[in-house]
Amino acid sequence: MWLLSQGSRWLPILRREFPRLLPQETSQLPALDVFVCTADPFNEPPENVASTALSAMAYDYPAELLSVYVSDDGGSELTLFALMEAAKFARYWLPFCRENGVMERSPEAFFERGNGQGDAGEVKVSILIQVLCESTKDKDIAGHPLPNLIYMSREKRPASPHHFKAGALNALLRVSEVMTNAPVLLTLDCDMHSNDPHSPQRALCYLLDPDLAPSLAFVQFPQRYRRLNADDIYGAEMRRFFLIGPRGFNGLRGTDYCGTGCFFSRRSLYGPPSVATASYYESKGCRVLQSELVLQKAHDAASCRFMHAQDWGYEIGFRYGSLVEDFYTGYRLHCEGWRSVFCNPDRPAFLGDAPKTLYDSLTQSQRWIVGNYQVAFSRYCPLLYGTKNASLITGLCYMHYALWAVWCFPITVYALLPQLMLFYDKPLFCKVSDPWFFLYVYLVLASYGQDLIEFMEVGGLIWRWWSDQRMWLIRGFTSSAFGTADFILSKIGVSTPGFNLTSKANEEEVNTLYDRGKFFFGASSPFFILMGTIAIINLSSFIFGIMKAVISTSAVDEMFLQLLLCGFTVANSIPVYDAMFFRKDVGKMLTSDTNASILLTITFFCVGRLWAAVSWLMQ
Ligand SMILES: O=c1ccn([C@@H]2O[C@H](COP(=O)(O)OP(=O)(O)O[C@H]3O[C@H](CO)[C@@H](O)[C@H](O)[C@H]3O)[C@@H](O)[C@H]2O)c(=O)[nH]1
Ligand SMILES: [Mn+2]
Repeated sequence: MWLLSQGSRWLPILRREFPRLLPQETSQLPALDVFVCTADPFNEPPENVASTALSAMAYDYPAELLSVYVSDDGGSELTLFALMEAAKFARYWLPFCRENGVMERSPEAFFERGNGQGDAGEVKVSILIQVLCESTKDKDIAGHPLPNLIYMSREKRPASPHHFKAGALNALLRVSEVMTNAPVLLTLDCDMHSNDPHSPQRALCYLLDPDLAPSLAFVQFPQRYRRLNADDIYGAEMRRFFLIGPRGFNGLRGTDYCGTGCFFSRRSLYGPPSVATASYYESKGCRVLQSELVLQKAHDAASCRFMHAQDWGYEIGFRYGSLVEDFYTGYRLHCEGWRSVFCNPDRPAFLGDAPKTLYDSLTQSQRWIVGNYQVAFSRYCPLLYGTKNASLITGLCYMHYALWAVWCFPITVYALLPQLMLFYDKPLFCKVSDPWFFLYVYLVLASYGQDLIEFMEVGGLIWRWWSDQRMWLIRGFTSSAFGTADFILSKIGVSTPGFNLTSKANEEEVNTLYDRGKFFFGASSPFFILMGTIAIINLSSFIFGIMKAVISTSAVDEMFLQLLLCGFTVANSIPVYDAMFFRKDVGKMLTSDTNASILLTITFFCVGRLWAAVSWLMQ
């Protein structure tokens, strides 16, 4: 893993763009199709989906070149209704943003900041509305044309796999091809609203650059989150994945695709750069959205029949076969010879919601882990296929991500074995008086030090780093371990991994506890039982070790490293003890889980003693 991780340190690159140098005439700008995906009105509140769509409609980009498509995999009337309301609201919202120079163009984010009271004038918070806007017909209250807004709910049948988000994106690709066929696309998750109306221009600085354009597939902005609590207790910022990694990739074939906040050149999804036509960025597109023929064709394009026609998902479009369709698609594009660019302006271009409960955070990472393994163990394994087709170092970088979860093995062993051995009086590491001791000290300080420095270098805060490393450990023995097991089970045909949506619902109790920086357990889960067990084992061994150290100094010499490891885990587990024994709120650990952890701990501590007793009796 250490070797694989070196790839992203080879040639880190940061770029700056100068949007003012872009051509100013509308005729020289390409059309832009924005894809917003949603799948479930309960986990993804329709008003937030509508807000995201509005934030994209409000881009400072010529309305006649801009279309926003919303794919609703839930086929929900609520979502459709919210979008119909959004379409009406857009008539007021877009001119309001333009005239007042509003930068936060998601109504939800704007009003959340308490902006609504003063100068909003006749703008109403409650969304009004009707189906979809059309730029040639619909005008806002100031007389400017509105961008197109198109709602789509693709056909899904039980007998035909729908391939989750990748399937939705491919349906959007086909439908938009029939309707507007813009050469530039933007993919957005329903909770990732635009936070800067000029992002398209920034992306175009790369996409229109004559040197880069022929082989440039996408421009990725980092995933950033709003409403994180002060310490970011669930390590949601993921600076390693969204900032440090992409910076390293940027000097190679280009950054990996993160699923949202990414501008694509449409042609990159239809084959390698060698077969793509050059003059692609001409502003074109059929604007007869409502014509009978166009609607009929679009309808066909959203049907299951088309889903499997041609090579959709295998050779063209967003690729099927991994739960992290983003990672996989970006990787396959790089193997085809496409490049990409990481664009990280000071003002976040997009802001999204991060999981607010521990369970959500862990199940999300478990899905990613299964998806990563699906790439690692496919016929496109980055170590073989990637090193050959993209480049040696790019292949290593992708392999590093694809195998991320193998950390579960050392982390689980280090969380339990030295502690149990301390309890059983078995030294595992060298003595303090041994010169090799310094090697251990060096390794610990160097690896943790490097991690800290890298985290702070990209603007991280020290307490958030502490949360980040804690979550790395927690994920190690929970989601990584379960994800690994999940993947193995799916390989032997016992289970089929699915796409568990991350909840974006705003529940008051969850939010209050999150804002107070308290871990939310709340429900029963094997994740929590394991966490509890490890926390108690470490605490018991730590106390036991300290008592022994008080009695004899030679114990300190022998057991120092094991004691240190226990102390470190105990320091990391403070919120777990709090949730098990002290908290009274709804987010505390369930008593049944706490009891199960205590029982497991006792079992762990007894097994060795029993074993010793049995073997003594046998003799
Ligand atoms: O069958 C599905 C499942 C999901 N989605 C959409 O996919 C997006 C991402 O789903 P979410 O539950 O938010 O997953 P996250 O783990 O938060 O998403 C991250 O990881 C995904 C891959 O697992 C990427 O697709 C996302 O872009 C990336 O933000 C959402 O807009 C969903 O509505 C669909 O459209 N159809
Ligand atoms: Mn999400």
